[in-house]
Amino acid sequence: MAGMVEIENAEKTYDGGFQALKGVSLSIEEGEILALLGPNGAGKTTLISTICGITMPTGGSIRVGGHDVVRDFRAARSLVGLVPQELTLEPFETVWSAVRFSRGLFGAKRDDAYLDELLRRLSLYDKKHSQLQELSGGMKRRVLIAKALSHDPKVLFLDEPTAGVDVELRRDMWDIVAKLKETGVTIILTTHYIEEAEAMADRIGVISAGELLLVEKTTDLMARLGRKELRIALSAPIETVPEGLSDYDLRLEDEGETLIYTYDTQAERTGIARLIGSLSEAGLSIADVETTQSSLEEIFVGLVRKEDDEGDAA
Ligand SMILES: Nc1ncnc2c1ncn2[C@@H]1O[C@H](COP(=O)(O)OP(=O)(O)OP(=O)(O)O)[C@@H](O)[C@H]1O
Repeated sequence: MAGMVEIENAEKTYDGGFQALKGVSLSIEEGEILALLGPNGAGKTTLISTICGITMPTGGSIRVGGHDVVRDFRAARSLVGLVPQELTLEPFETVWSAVRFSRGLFGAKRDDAYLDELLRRLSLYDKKHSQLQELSGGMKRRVLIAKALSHDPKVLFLDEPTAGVDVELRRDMWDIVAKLKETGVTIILTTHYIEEAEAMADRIGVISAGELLLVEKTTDLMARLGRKELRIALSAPIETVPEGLSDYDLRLEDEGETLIYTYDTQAERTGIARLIGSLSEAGLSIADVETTQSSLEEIFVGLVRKEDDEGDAA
């Protein structure tokens, strides 16, 4: 089955000759939440702008709900809503007129019941007749979401929804996104925060220098992140892992001088205390221990750095 958003080999070279997207392919399922994670200038905004039809791709193809974003622009555009990075609101406008105006821009038929329900869902109903300048920062962000959803799109794009907001507001935004998912909306968000991607997304795509480096289920990535290694330097080298230690996930390195124990940081017990006991029962003595973690942060930084190095070498 084709995904709600199908991106095949999308490229974007800006007028000045800068290539911001270098052949990105990605399929996003209906009802899925995908987070695009990447450093500044990676191409996240460019990618979502091309899907929304704001920027023209210069190569490849992008379809939303089966409609090509270039050839079938109107149909594709009517299926998407975009919450931009910047707070762009008219201070004297009311919440109600802002959302009604946005719906009108899409040529959608007036439907006050839908808009009322939307405001309720976003906890803005009480503020329906307030001017936008009277709202708190968090409420203004919700108004942007309400505007983006005013024409009942199937796909919602959130470009850095929590950039520069405090922790409480960030969590509030995460709750809103979770609620929207329940209504079946497909959500694509960009973020710099790994924690945010983890909290909200079903899948995470890492983008760097215009390339999609990986797309993986959040749970799989987090499982990888949860793995930690305990490096045990032995007082004397051994040739093989002793029989009595076969229950543990152990491997030998450094010509038998280091035993490496891999464990899950998210498990209830790491097994380290028991392992130390078993090592001494097996007659091994420990010279030193050290732990290392392959965090998503490291995976991410490592991936991005590798790209940079390759870029420099090219
Ligand atoms: N209109 C434009 N003309 C030329 N280059 C552009 C244009 N818009 C973006 N770029 C360049 O394309 C690259 C990708 O930019 P983009 O805004 O997509 O990155 P991003 O991943 O969204 O970054 P950030 O996290 O900082 O928002 C950057 O190097 C940027 O300078």
